[in-house]
Amino acid sequence: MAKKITKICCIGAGYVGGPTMAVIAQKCPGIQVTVVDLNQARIAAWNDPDTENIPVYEPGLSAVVAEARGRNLFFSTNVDEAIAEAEMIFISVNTPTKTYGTGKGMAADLKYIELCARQIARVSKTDKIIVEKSTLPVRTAEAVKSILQNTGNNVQFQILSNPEFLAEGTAVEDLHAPDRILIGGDPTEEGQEALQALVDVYANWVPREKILTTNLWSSELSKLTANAFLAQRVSSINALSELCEHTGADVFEVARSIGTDSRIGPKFLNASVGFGGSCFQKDILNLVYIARSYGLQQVADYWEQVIIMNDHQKRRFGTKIVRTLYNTVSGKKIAFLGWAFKKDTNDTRESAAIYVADDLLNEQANIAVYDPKVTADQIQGDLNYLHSRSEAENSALVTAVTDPYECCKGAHAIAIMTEWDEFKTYDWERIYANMTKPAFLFDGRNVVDRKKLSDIGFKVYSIGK
Ligand SMILES: NC(=O)c1ccc[n+]([C@@H]2O[C@H](COP(=O)([O-])OP(=O)(O)OC[C@H]3O[C@@H](n4cnc5c(N)ncnc54)[C@H](O)[C@@H]3O)[C@@H](O)[C@H]2O)c1
Ligand SMILES: O=c1ccn([C@@H]2O[C@H](COP(=O)(O)OP(=O)(O)O[C@H]3O[C@H](CO)[C@@H](O)[C@H](O)[C@H]3O)[C@@H](O)[C@H]2O)c(=O)[nH]1
Repeated sequence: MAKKITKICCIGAGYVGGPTMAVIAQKCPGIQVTVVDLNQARIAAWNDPDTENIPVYEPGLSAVVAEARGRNLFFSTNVDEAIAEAEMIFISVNTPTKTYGTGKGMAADLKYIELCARQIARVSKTDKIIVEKSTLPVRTAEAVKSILQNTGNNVQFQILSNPEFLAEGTAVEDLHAPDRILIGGDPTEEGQEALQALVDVYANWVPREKILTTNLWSSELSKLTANAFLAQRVSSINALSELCEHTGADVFEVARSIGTDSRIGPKFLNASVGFGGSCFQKDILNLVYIARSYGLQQVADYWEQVIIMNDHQKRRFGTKIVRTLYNTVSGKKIAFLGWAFKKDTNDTRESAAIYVADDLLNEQANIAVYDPKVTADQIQGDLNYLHSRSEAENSALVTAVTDPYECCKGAHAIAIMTEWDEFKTYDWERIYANMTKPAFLFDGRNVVDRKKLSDIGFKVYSIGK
């Protein structure tokens, strides 16, 4: 019989830990869920009396938090206490690409995972089920197990892999009705009991047939594989978008034509300025690194091409802007509409906007940015992180503006970097009237009505047309 879980702790209150645990708490009122983090400001924001101020913007999330917080959902910085009390501990800390040492720029940095494992080992006095929620290289559970099992304090640990497949911007929807839940565990009796305990948690709202169980290594590798396949689709359509621009084919029509083939399917075929987000690039680089570490050169090269194509797509967008603006953007105002890596999120990690802006700043452009959910500090921080120029130069050249019409006023060109719905409803005649002429518009997301804007007078460039 699987143990009935009554207390869960989640280490990491980020884009995954916060929403995932909020939904578990919402759907399982009998389970006490405590989300802990070292970052005091983040925890304070999760505890903000006004749930509109929680640190992760996701449609529908503040309502879920409002329903469960204080009832059976808690946010705390007391990591030790939450670990000690819990029967099941999710590890949902960040696993960024390594920036130092062996595997720099490719491998996943597992130092936060190891710190969690060591802290759990030190604090635990009762048996626990440890759930890997973070995205991890295949066979990480082995290392976690080794740390936990060598503490000598006689506590039994079972390790499960339960990767998260939510996409930002639709996190709550994805968590309420997931395509599947994946749980990997040990084949031993104890391992299978632990696995069943987690199945029982999800079964509170997820149909049983959607809960897949596998061994640990399949589960870990499936997460990297899913992201690699998804990103590959984006790079594939983006590669074709460039060919479309040279041949008179329209990438939208090509995508629709191939997407109606049920073997291909219609999703994830939107050509864009390039994929961003904290996951795709990091996870593919990690996959490439793992393949290389096993000596599988062709496998590694195959997947690396997805990243190479994406870098090309971002770069050629910036180059197109410079070329079109008579080969110079020096001193010219370029208005960026959107900075987030996709709509309906305030997350900017690896957003294409950052890299296109960086290229244009190298050409001495002045950039004004409007994004409905991203703060000025975040934009400056993203650019400063690249270390391409001094922070003073970044702040002199880039201004965040809270009104889109103000952002576009006097601009030589507009670059649409995120597909926010509101961009479709703007008074484009008014924007056109206040721009420098000829007024160029570079639509990196194919969101605006190209014909309508051309009729107004804009010189419109759309990806893949
Ligand atoms: N963002 C997504 O959409 C998404 C989706 C699926 C999977 N993932 C994976 O989930 C993991 C977390 O991603 P995220 O976007 O939530 O990251 P994040 O950076 O938003 O959140 C991670 C949090 O963990 C905290 N943390 C780190 N070490 C800690 C420690 N030792 N003790 C307590 N707190 C600690 C950090 O302070 C941070 O707040 C990553 O492995 C990521 O690849 C992310
Ligand atoms: O047709 C498409 C689809 C997506 N994108 C871009 O691809 C990036 C990633 O988008 P998406 O996958 O929707 O968002 P993420 O939040 O990054 O979610 C991905 O990464 C998560 C973290 O691992 C996984 O959990 C999700 O399943 C996986 O979709 C964004 O920049 C999108 O604009 C396109 O350019 N064209």
